[in-house]
Amino acid sequence: MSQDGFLSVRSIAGAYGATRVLEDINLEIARGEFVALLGSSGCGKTTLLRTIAGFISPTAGSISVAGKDVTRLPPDKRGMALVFQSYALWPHMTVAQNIGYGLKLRGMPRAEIGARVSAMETLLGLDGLGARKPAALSGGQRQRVALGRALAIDPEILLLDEPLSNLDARIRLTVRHELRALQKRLGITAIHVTHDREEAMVMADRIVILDAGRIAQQGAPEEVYNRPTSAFVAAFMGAENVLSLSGAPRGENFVIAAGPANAPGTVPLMGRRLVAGAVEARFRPEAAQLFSAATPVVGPGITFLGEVTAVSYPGGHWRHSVRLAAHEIMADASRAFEPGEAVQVHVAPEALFLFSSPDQTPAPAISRSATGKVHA
Ligand SMILES: Nc1ncnc2c1ncn2[C@@H]1O[C@H](COP(=O)(O)OP(=O)(O)OP(=O)(O)O)[C@@H](O)[C@H]1O
Repeated sequence: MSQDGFLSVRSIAGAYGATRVLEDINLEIARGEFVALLGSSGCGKTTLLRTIAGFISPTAGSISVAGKDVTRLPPDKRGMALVFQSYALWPHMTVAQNIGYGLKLRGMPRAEIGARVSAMETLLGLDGLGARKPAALSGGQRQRVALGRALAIDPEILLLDEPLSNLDARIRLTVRHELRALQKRLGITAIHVTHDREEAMVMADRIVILDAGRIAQQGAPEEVYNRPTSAFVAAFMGAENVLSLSGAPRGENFVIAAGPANAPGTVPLMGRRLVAGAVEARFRPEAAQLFSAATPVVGPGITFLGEVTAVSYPGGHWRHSVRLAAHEIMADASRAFEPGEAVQVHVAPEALFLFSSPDQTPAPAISRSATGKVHA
């Protein structure tokens, strides 16, 4: 990440009265980059977006665009456009009037507005719908009108506040790709707020995960998915199986001690800062391999012994609940194991995320909000 991005957010803090909502947010976003702000409900995503847009004043820090400090500028002077979840279209105006609304406010001549609106309609696949009112459009079409209105003013930065969350699941998938393709084609810089992990993964160049008003981790989708730096991020990114293990670093490896459900094992440290003692181990259900108890398991990683307690078929694979000593975990397999069957659960080193227990690493000062539950 470059030191000075096109959009720089430096040490931003935010609060509603005495309630601190954002703490020391630093982001450097390159021109043309698509960044997803991902986090659970109430973690501060919308507050951060609206602070960048200029609708909320930060209590500390600065925001600049192309080297110019915009922290004290009103929203319409920042070269940004915000698209809301609710579309916020004018119901009494036609599609064309809605798209041209910002241009009219800026005093653009009528003929120019007409040309720009029809270019937007073509760009967004709204040709022939210019005379309709929003009530006579589908959700996907309304969302495109809202996008057209935002893009019509030719913003340098597009801010998207869950713009797809009112669309039904199938249209959502299509609009995701349309929006991403459009953003690439226009080379526009975009920040997209979402609590949908998959949406962030497929759309963004970079994912910024917020936890209780702080950046928990940021990086390319594959980086935050495969190398979470905290138990919070691992859980948020779907590694919901959790076990307590203990071990100690030895050279380049972390040696896991035998436990109630596991034989000793060794996994490479791969740059992780683990200390001797208890570790929280996390892995995804799809990252586990299931074997019957009698099958010899070879290969690096760690193997747990357990018993299947339930099996279901969510589609594509069988999902098993498996009891490992005091823990219950989920593991997928291409065939069904029977409830009551003794099984081995093998997790490869790269799929096993280990974190030293919180009491062995200092926790950040801000506490998790009551609404900061993980719902990836
Ligand atoms: N106007 C306000 N006054 C007081 N507190 C607020 C206000 N708006 C938001 N908050 C609080 O600030 C915190 C962050 O809210 P924010 O809307 O930024 O979260 P979010 O991550 O966008 O959540 P969601 O995904 O549910 O939209 C929450 O605890 C929320 O209750």
